[in-house]
Amino acid sequence: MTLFEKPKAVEDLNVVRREPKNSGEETILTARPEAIAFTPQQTALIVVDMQNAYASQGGYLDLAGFDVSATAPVIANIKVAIAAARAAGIKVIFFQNGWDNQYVEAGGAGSPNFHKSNALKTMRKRPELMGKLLAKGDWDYDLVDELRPQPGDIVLPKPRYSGFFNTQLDSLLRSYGIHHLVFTGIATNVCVESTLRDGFFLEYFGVVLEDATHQAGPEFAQKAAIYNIETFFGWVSSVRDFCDAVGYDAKQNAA
Ligand SMILES: C/C(=C/NC(N)=O)C(=O)O
Repeated sequence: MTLFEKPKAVEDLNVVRREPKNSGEETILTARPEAIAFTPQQTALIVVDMQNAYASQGGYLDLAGFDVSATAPVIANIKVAIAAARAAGIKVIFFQNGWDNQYVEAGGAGSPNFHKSNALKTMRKRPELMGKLLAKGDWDYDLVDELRPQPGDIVLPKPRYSGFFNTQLDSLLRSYGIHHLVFTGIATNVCVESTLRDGFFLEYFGVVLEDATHQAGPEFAQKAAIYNIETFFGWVSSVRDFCDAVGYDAKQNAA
C-alpha cells in the first residue's frame, strides 16, 4: 500500500501489515498503538537474558542494588509465551549476556562498557566476586531453571546490551525469513529496548509483551521504555493477547 492509498477494508484501518504480504496464514496480535498482523513462520520469540544475573536473588542485579523481588511472575509469563510460541511453530531464541571469566570479551578501559557496566563496577568494588558475575560457566550466567531451551530453539551469547551487536542474530533471522520479533526478558530498559531498537533500524517489526518483561531500576524506567517502544520503535502487547493470537489456551495447558 502506498502512502496515499486508502486501506481496502475497514478492519485494516487499525492493523499494521508488513508488505509484501507472506504466503503463510496471518494472525492478528492485539497491541498498542495498533494491532499488528504476523505469520508464525516469519516470527521469532526473543527471550532476553533470563539468567540468574537478572532474575534471581543473589544474582548480579540484586548484588548491584537493583530490585529483583518481582521477577517471579515475569518468569512464569515468559514460560507461557515460550510454550505458546513453540506450539505455533514460532522460533524461540534465548540470549545470554556475559563474557569469559577473565572478562577479556567485556573490553578493557578503551571500551565504554568497561566504565558503564554495573556488573564490572560491582566486581571492582568487591573483588571476591571477580570471575562470578556474568561469567560463562558460572551460576550467574546460567538461564533460570524455569526457562530451559529445547531442541529446535536457538541460544545466542551476547557481549553487549544489543542482541544484534557481534552476534549471529541478524543472519539467523534472515536465513529463516523472519521479520517480526516478539520480545520478552530483562531488562526492558536496557537489553530488551536496545535489541528492539537495533531491530527497527534493520527493518524488523518489534513487539514487546510488557508483562513478560522487567526493568533494571525504578518503575519509571519500565514505563519510559514501554512509552518509547509504543511511540517510536514498535508495538506493545501482553502474554494473554499473544496466546490468543496464536490460539494457545494457557489455562488448559497448565492443567
Ligand atoms: C543493567 C544491565 C542490563 N542487562 C540487560 N540484560 O538488560 C546489564 O547488563 O548490566
